[in-house]
Amino acid sequence: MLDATPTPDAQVETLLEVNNIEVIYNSVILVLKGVSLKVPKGGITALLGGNGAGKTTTLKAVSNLLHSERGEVTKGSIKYRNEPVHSSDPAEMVKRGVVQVMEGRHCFEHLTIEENLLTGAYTRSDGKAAIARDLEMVYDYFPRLRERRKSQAGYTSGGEQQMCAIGRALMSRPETILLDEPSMGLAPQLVEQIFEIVKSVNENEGVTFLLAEQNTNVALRFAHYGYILESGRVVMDGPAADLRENQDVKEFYLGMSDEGRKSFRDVRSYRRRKRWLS
Ligand SMILES: Nc1ncnc2c1ncn2[C@@H]1O[C@H](COP(=O)(O)OP(=O)(O)OP(=O)(O)O)[C@@H](O)[C@H]1O
Repeated sequence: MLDATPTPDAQVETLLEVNNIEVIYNSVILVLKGVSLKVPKGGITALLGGNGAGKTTTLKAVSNLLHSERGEVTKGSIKYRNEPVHSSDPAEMVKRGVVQVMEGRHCFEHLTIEENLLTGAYTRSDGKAAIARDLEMVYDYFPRLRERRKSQAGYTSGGEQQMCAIGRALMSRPETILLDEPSMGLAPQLVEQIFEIVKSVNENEGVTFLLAEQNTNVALRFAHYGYILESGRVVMDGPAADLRENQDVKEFYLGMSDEGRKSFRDVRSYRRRKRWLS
């Protein structure tokens, strides 16, 4: 897939740098315990891990969406294009070109698909013609949305709503998209289709992606670089091709081992035992 790649170590500009952040909810619940990562310009970086590992929290820390959930970055720093951003607000991040596609799609149910897409262009000031061109660009990536453009979003399928959410983000002409769990609740074929589109948008439009995903298998096939989170800590990172071949990743996250498939629950207790014993 995408193995000739921008990685944090290569000679490419780092757009986003998260440095040793700690996040606490409700003043007491420590969720991120020193997460660091780098997102190179033009790459697809995956943030992997199971339920509750801290993937969404990391994305929300970057886009400054934690405050509304009584969450706070209490240590560390976040820089975008080398400027500190952890105390700016969500609108400021959008102005900088960073847009988050939330988990669970979040389309405006009562608006049509096209109206939803146009809300993504709300902050733009480059004129109707440019917006109309981008609408066509989104429809070219997502022909299904062109067919459903007049349909009320609430009555479209989960896959169409996911496409609409990504399309809406594209309408803001972002430099970076933070994409939370694009595979959630979708059939495998559709997941594959959505990741193919993410790959084309990355290659053709140069949009940088940081995507949070539980589906390690598909994410590591499309991403260039991956970070694996467990209980609020990065436990492993590397080029996606290396992670795919890593024995621990195969065993713990891809469900492949010499003894056959392992469930994620087995894997977690196994890993805990392994840590206790080491
Ligand atoms: N608003 C909140 N208040 C308190 N705790 C929270 C809040 N949001 C998340 N958490 C807790 O923080 C931890 C990390 O959650 P987060 O949603 O970041 O994980 P995740 O890796 O994205 O998991 P999932 O894939 O299930 O969404 C979980 O234990 C969760 O219960």
